[in-house]
Amino acid sequence: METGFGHADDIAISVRGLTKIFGTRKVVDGFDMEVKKGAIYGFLGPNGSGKTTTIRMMCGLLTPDAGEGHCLGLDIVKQSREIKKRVGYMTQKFSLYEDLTIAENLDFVARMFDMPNRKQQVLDAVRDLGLEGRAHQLAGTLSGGWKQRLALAACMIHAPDLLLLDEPTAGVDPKARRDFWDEIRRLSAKGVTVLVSTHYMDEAVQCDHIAYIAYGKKLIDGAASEIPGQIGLHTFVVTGPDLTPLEERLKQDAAAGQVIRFGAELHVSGTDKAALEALAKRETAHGSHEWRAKKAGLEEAFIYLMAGARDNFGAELEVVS
Ligand SMILES: Nc1ncnc2c1ncn2[C@@H]1O[C@H](COP(=O)(O)OP(=O)(O)OP(=O)(O)O)[C@@H](O)[C@H]1O
Repeated sequence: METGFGHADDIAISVRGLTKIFGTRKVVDGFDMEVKKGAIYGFLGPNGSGKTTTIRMMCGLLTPDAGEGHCLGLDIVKQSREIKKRVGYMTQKFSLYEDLTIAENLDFVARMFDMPNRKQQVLDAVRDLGLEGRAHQLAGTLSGGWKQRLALAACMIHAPDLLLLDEPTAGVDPKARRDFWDEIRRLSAKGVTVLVSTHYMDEAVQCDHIAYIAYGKKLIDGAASEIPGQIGLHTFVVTGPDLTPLEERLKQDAAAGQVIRFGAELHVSGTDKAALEALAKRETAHGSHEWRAKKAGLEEAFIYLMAGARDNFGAELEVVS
């Protein structure tokens, strides 16, 4: 039911015009967004484009210089303390204490949140992790994947409604990554809203919504399945013998736009549909490869966006006097 700006029952976050100025640089400029409860929202963009600053403002962790909004039904400026209690924050670095045990780490976080029934919550968390027998093992001796599971358990111990993840699976093996995302999807299904800041494709493809930010401005925002369409990206899949020389040649051809190798296929993508179709026709007539049009996917869109993205730590940001 729509009950006004920022208060609809199924909306976790609703912000308008968020702006942040550091020194003389406007690093976030007029950011609007609505995030549904239980959504997994990926934030993509070059280094320094303002993703972290934006996410922090959306959750009351940083006060905007302009703009307004609600997070979990609370005002992001006036009720930031209340919001903070309902947010879990997992950064890409393992932020627990390596020389404390698994149980001591969880207990430490539970104390920080001043949780009633702390001992039981820690026992439950250890059990949910499947680490009953290892509660007294030092966290520093865990493998990368287990450290990450522990970090997630720690930031969920106070049962937050909103989870912030900053490149959460950087440096962990593929199996641990899959397990991690299975767990995130379980949380999302229970109504936990998840905001993810990432540079990695395999993290981006786990998100059901994507926002692309450059130079402090939101350029693209929508359901993951709509992103290639929003960019206007068209793709041909090329198969056949000896793909490598063809790949090299196409990479020099402006009409080919973006050429990516996916195993035994080349995916040739661009925004100029006519140029791409003409190229496919030419190549099919003269070459020994099959060219087949395909709906561009998030993988192609991600690479397209990130390839066009230079670091934003430069002077292009609007300077305010
Ligand atoms: N506390 C601060 N004081 C001054 N400048 C800051 C501060 N925090 C961030 N910035 C600057 O604001 C800009 C946006 O930074 P932000 O961390 O939001 O970008 P990001 O997109 O999250 O980058 P990355 O992908 O590298 O994490 C950068 O130019 C950064 O140097």
